[in-house]
Amino acid sequence: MTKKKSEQIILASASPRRKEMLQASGIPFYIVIADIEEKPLENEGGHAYVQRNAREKAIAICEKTLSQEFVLSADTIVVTNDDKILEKPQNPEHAKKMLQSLSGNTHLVLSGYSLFQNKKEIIARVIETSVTFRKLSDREIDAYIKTGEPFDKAGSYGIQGRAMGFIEKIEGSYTNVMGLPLSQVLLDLKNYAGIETYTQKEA
Ligand SMILES: Cc1cn([C@H]2C[C@H](O)[C@@H](COP(=O)(O)OP(=O)(O)OP(=O)(O)O)O2)c(=O)[nH]c1=O
Repeated sequence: MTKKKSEQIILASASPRRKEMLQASGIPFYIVIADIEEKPLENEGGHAYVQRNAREKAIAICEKTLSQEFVLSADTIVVTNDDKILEKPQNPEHAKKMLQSLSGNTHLVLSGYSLFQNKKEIIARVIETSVTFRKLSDREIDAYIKTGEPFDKAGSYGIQGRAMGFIEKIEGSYTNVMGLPLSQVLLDLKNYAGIETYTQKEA
């Protein structure tokens, strides 16, 4: 595989978590936000759905910028143990229903990402993390919703915030739950875009 050199990438995401994670890795990037409609098609499974969303976010930016730069986009959803796709809650009642369905159960968090250059997809992946919640009381759920944390997050919780105490077990990538499976993304950026983190550069 030939490495194509690039100075920086475009992160096609409004997610503060994705921004923080790339910043912490020392990846040079700037943000252009993609605004697409996120809605599952009839009978579309979770894997296909996150991958399509991620792809559509990247395409929206490639079209706007006509850029030679690499565009990285991602999408994160929760899939319950009875196969329901959970995205961001629309209101507190919706958040409560989601958290009640996650309480005492194991769900999957799927993050899909896509790397584009010259309007072409170079690599796309969906990474899965299994998360088990302990049983939550309704009072605890109500108190958590009052913090406001659920509202910009798939499944109505943030593993990195006050919901960390809800988690009994996690199998797979922690950063994947936060919106970007960082170790795999960094490998792909090195291999496909020639862009390295601080530690990769110094090794
Ligand atoms: C489950 C979970 C999700 N999330 C977040 C990650 C994502 O930002 C968000 C899911 O929404 P997304 O639609 O994937 O992303 P976004 O709307 O924040 O940003 P953009 O579409 O512009 O890329 O949920 C957490 O921060 N912590 C968690 O534990």
